[in-house]
Amino acid sequence: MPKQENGQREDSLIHNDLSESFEEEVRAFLGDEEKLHLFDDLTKVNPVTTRTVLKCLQARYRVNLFYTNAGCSLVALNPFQPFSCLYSPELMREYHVALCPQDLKPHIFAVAEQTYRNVQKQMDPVNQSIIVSGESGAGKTWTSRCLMKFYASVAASVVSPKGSETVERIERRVLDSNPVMEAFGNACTLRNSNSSRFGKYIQLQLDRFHHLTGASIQTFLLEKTRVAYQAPNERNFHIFYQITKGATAEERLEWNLPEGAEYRWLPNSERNLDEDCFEVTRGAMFHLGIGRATQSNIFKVRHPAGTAGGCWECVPGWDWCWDKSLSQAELLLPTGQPSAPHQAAQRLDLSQKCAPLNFSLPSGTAEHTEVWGLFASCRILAPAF
Ligand SMILES: Nc1ncnc2c1ncn2[C@@H]1O[C@H](COP(=O)(O)OP(=O)(O)OP(=O)(O)O)[C@@H](O)[C@H]1O
Repeated sequence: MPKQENGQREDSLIHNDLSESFEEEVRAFLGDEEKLHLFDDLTKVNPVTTRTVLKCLQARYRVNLFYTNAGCSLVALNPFQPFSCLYSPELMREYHVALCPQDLKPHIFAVAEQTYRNVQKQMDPVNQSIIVSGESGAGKTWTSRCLMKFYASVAASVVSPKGSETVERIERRVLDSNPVMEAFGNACTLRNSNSSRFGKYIQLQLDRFHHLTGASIQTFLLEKTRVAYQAPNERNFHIFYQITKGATAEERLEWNLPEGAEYRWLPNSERNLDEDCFEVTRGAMFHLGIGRATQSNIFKVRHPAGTAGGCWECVPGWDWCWDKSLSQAELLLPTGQPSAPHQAAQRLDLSQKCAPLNFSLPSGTAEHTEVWGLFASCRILAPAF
């Protein structure tokens, strides 16, 4: 027994010695403050501790170095201010033509170019993925936009069999998907005035000459409840504010959208954001092939009086809300689906202002899920809180 005690004491003495010498190493590393920003790869930081890594990133941030490698990953810090020279077409080109882009300063373009080369150098068609992750406001949307701009530029066809106009249009469309998705899926939150309230998987397609031929975007987990409920000092989805602020007099008449009306479900609309620009969304939709007439139909369904207007009411005990003004009742009900849930939906006699809700679907049942899906897909009804 006494032997064991001695052994333990020795262990703890060794441990203390080690931690002291480790602390000493950390202090020595951090002591050389002038050099911390030179660590452009975090794998070179020694000793590796949360403190030493963060101190290096902080030192780099101070001298406007926002990208740092961490082995084959890239750490991007949000500068929270525009640095146009950091994303200029000239810089894109520099990374694109570099013999070894990884030898240049760490940058999102280096990652983008390396990934592009990985595709190019394979004989068989090969897929590459870039995962952009981080907390809200970290700069994921910004980074995805940079990547798309990079590929739209470097993977642009020089000569197209169909004529360069077509190719240009494809690139334009790829880039224009951003403002449209952001208008419908982003909102101002406490952490980020342009926060994506959904996840997305963007697939860029290249032909065998490695030229951009198209893109597909899958979205998932849209925060639909935001239509009906916004935390204090947050806002609803941008599109609603864009419509209420940007509709023309003619459209206001057509969409039943009085000038200066206030909507309970569009809080903080006095705050004007860059993202409130309706014209940008419309222009982008136009480039994506959504004509004026279709656009008008979309906005008609989505404007606040038709969807999330001030007159909506949550009904305690029920799974949905309904619009007490009911002026847009015809838009609420999808037609031509003879399924049982649809008939149930029809029985919500919205046009007579009685909204009987005289059927009850226990939550968790397939029927409940289907009715709810039907409503949710119309973006009309929202869960009661
Ligand atoms: N590299 C950058 N240069 C300049 N500004 C940036 C950069 N990255 C991010 N920002 C600024 O930070 C804001 C938030 O970034 P972004 O919307 O990309 O965050 P996010 O990670 O997508 O957040 P969320 O998860 O909430 O959608 C941007 O609107 C932009 O103003």
